[in-house]
Amino acid sequence: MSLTQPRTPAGTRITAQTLLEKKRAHEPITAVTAADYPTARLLDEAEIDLILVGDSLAMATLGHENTLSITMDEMLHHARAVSRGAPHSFLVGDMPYGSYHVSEEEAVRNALRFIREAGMAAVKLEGAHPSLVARLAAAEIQVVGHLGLTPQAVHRMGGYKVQGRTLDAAEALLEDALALEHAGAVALVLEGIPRELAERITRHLEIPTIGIGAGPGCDGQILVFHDLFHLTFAPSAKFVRRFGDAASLFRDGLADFKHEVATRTFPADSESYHLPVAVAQAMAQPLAKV
Ligand SMILES: Nc1nc(=O)c2c([nH]1)NC[C@@H]1CN(c3ccc(C(=O)N[C@@H](CCC(=O)O)C(=O)O)cc3)CN21
Ligand SMILES: CC(C)C(=O)C(=O)O
Ligand SMILES: [Mg+2]
Repeated sequence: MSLTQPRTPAGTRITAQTLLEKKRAHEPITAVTAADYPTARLLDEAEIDLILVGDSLAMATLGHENTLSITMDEMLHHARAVSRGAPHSFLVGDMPYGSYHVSEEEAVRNALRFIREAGMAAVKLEGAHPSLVARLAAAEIQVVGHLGLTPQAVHRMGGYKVQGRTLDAAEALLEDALALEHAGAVALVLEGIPRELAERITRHLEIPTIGIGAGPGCDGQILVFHDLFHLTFAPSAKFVRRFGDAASLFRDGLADFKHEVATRTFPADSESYHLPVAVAQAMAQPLAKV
């Protein structure tokens, strides 16, 4: 028996309330992205609190240049797979670019698809849109905000640049964070901002902050699964720490597979099927003439 109690009793689900209680108890919240069923299984079994089906999957799993081209239908395809594998974690669907920009009505419709068709508990959207967050909250949809380096604004930012470095920008970010909390957001992702600013926002908010490139003062931390395990091919941002090297694991395994097929050491007899003895004997006889 482990000395520590399991995070939640079997069969129970992490909720926004659990995350809020963790903030209040100063227990760090863990969050990781997932795009498919096996990853969701691993994260849920590892007792990761929050799983985000992030639109970064456009880049990490689909090879797109940025996150702008992924559609609602593609996001739902991944979200459904993730929800099948994660019975305990708090599940968040990332609203893709264009899915919440045309009208609030269309945003509500798209957010509802994540909840109804894909089993998500909440949706996340980038930027300071407090009236939209309030509208979603009124439709009984839980919303996670996302401020700072918001990747869907890559063209406006002129690249993936740290945000909130001037006094004006830092004060505006704090105001936006408070407005999102006031509008009913249940948590807030802070990405690519100075740690001092993230600490200040975290202290001012009642809802939990989950940081990525926002320093250690946030209530939780999130990373992209593929970054954690070196399954990305582009140079990574400063905030990425590798917790394993799956690329090396796969490269070595593939080289071994190639070698064992080439030398006919795979498959072995024990990895092959056999005829029943009687059939094998009958087959050993010369073929009967017709
Ligand atoms: N695999 C993956 N991980 C991510 O974290 C991620 C994605 N994909 N796709 C969407 C965005 C893109 N992200 C990025 C990408 C690059 C930097 C980056 O290189 N930042 C500079 C900051 C330079 C500065 O302004 O000082 C760095 O050097 O870290 C940051 C965030 C975060 N998101
Ligand atoms: C890294 C997180 C916050 C994200 O939005 C994503 O993975 O798409
Ligand atoms: Mg995202």
